[in-house]
Amino acid sequence: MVIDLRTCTVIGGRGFIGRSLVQRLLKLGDWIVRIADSDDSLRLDHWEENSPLSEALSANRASYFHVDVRNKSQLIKAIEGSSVVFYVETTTSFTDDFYDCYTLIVKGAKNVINACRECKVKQLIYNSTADVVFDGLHDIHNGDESLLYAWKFKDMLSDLKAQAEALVLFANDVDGLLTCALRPSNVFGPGDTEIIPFVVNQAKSGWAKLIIGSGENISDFTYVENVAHALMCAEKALGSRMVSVSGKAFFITNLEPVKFSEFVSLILEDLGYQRPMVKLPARLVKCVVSLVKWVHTKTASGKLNHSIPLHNVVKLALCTSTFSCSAAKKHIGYSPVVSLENDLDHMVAVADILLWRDEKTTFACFLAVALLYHWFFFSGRTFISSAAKLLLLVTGALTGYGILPSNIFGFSIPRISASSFEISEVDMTNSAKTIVHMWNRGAHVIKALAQGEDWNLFFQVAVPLYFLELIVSRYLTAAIGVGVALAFSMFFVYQQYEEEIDGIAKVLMITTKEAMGLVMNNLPAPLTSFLHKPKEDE
Ligand SMILES: NC(=O)c1ccc[n+]([C@@H]2O[C@H](COP(=O)([O-])OP(=O)(O)OC[C@H]3O[C@@H](n4cnc5c(N)ncnc54)[C@H](O)[C@@H]3O)[C@@H](O)[C@H]2O)c1
Repeated sequence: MVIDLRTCTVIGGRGFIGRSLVQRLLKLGDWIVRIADSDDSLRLDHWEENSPLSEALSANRASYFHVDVRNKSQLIKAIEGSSVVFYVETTTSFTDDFYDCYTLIVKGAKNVINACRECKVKQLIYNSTADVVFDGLHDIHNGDESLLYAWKFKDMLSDLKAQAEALVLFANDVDGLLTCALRPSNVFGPGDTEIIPFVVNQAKSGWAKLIIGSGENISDFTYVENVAHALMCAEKALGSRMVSVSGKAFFITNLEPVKFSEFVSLILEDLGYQRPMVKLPARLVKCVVSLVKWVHTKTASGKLNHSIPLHNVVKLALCTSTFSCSAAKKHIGYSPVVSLENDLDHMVAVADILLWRDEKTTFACFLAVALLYHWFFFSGRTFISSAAKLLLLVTGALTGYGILPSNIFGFSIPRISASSFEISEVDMTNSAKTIVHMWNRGAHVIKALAQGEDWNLFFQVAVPLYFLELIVSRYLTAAIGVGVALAFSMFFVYQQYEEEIDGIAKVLMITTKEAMGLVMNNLPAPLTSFLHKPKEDE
């Protein structure tokens, strides 16, 4: 069957959201994708080497265009021949200079609209932001599309984004171009340039131990793949010329508002840092932020690049901003493909078990793991016969459980639903992605090793492999036993004595480095010169 491929252009296609959209479009298989971005040429990251993008590039289903949105003729070259344009423009590379930002955001949007008209593009979908209705002061509870743009903005970027969004929506249905805008709220996920890096930096500097304000304010977060999915839903809906979509904007979230402090805590725990505990008064933080901004405007050259604007920190930490996605659900058929709750619930449950917060579940898990350990390693059977016996036992138990009446002597027997044994498609895709990612990293390391020039890498790989082989061949049973015990105590102990353990680790690192230096300095001369042999092309 011949598939009729359509052509689209993703402006900002190498950014955080743009990349996710490009991957999704290519996976779908019925698009020729033009990636337009500001870099001179396309440089694939190593994890993209065997991705749908690299395959599509070699099959001419994807191509790259260097564009600056301030330059219309470059835009026309990239857009020409496309029926759909996704405009996912920049948040980075901003200066504090109003004129720079204005030309990039507002003039950029005008150029994109004009280029689309000249190239007879059918649909323009703009990735806006939920911040266009937020004035930086007042909470928004379950806000919907009836909200007007904020009449006064706390920050310049949201102000300019609102202007750009209005231009795109105003351009609807002129010269055959249909437009719409999506307003995702607080996008996060792999490759995130704002939220996760901000939290990580705070954690590294120790600031993340503080909760700003009461910690009770709620925000909506949106997983990046859900934004990409929503953009594609909008394209589909716009394609069927639905009056309720063209010229409209839609809020996009994960549909699961959470307390910002909880969201941060979960990321921190996942990274092995302590949950925030100390509360800072909101007023104090607002004063400090205003002071920092004032000092910055008075002293900085205007070229400072924020990884996350200060107003965003205040908004996330102090204000409630939640949005209703009813319109997006109804008119563009959006519903999240990745659920925050599933991921976060899973993360919380695991953290609670490992940190002995949920003692009953932790003890049950520990007992189950210990029994499995005994079953496989101390029963005297082979591994395969242990696994077969265990399967038989589980099948028997489930069958027995299935034929039990729903009520025995007044005690109701809970039923396990069949879905408890199913693996969701998303989990499956994520696991496959992780395996592919690990495999590609391994292949990358092997490639580097095969070139035989990086001795550092050689020792980094060879020494752990040697010890692994030693452990597996002689002490496997003991190593797994220690592993099980450590899994249920290490995180708990670390949480209690974080600073002391960090201190010891630092001392150990320094000592190891010094010892390595000493060994290297005392190596026989021929070996030293061999290890430091310059590369041929140097
Ligand atoms: N990241 C979030 O949390 C978030 C949340 C809501 C809305 N948004 C909106 O989504 C959009 C994209 O966000 P992102 O996080 O993917 O941004 P990003 O900065 O990761 O990506 C933007 C891309 O645009 C490119 N670019 C920069 N200057 C350009 C120019 N002059 N011409 C052409 N391309 C240029 C960059 O190289 C980059 O690849 C932004 O407009 C932002 O307001 C982001």
